[in-house]
Amino acid sequence: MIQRWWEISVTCQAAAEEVVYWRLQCFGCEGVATQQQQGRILIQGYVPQQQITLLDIAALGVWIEQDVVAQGYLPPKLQWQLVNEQDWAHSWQAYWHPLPVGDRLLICPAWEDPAIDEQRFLLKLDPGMAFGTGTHATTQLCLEALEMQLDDTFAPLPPTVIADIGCGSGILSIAALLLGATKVYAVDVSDLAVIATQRGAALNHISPEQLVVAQGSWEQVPEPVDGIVCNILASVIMELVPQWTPLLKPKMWGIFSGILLEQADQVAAVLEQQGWSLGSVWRRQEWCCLNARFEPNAYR
Ligand SMILES: C[S@@+](CC[C@H](N)C(=O)[O-])C[C@H]1O[C@@H](n2cnc3c(N)ncnc32)[C@H](O)[C@@H]1O
Repeated sequence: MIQRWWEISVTCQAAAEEVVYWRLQCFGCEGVATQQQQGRILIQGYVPQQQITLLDIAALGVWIEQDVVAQGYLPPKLQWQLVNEQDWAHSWQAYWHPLPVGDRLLICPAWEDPAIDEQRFLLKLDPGMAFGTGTHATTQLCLEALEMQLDDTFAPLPPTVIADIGCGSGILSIAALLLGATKVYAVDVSDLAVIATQRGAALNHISPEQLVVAQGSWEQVPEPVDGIVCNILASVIMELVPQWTPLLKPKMWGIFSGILLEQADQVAAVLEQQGWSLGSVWRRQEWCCLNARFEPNAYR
């Protein structure tokens, strides 16, 4: 049977991306993705047809407008239509091509065969509806930060176990393993992300022992880790960080992304309260990524 989805499209100012994105995710949208459009952005999310009614979409429109206007941005434009899964899950693929990120990675659609580049690890992906093709600034910042954390130029890497919270397509988990991590726990609340990450592991010849994928959040990570990467939204990061005690080891590193520039101070304050020392803040477009180390006794 063909599955049909509501495609909900919101056009708004770039600065309103986080509020709209958050509202779409709370509403239950899958595959939320953003495109630049002549000075504004188009954010699209998808919900199975049977899960919601037109009245729900109308209510969503009111919430989004209230959220956006309350932050001082121009009112957004909301549109919706029913689409077949096949049509939208693959329509964007024509515009996605191999993309070098940082110094050591080449992100590549599963269906393309790029020329071999000996300097870069080839990371093949077929994300379907899950977030994470490597084209978004927040993902790129994490990939570059992973490259820094897993750099073995001057000394061999010690065994490194990582947690990828909000793995989406699995892009960060797979990159971490290609760059030398020993094991990654990848978790995401979305079942589509879990499927996409498992598909990504197979495409890159990564075993289920190296990349352990589970649906849910940080609670699914069964042991303390040496590094954590979390590209979700600032509001979610600030909620999750204080809960992570079972995952922490002194001196472990953390990469926090999905944060708008103006939210960096707020997230940094929460991290510091929880024993993290902020190392560097990397910026791209309106986004930033915080690199931190867990040093619970540094200020006490
Ligand atoms: C912006 S995407 C990041 C995907 C990928 N890691 C990347 O960097 O491209 C955020 C992901 O976090 C997931 N997510 C949202 N809230 C979460 C939570 N509390 N715990 C785990 N995953 C969550 C979403 O389903 C989504 O797949």
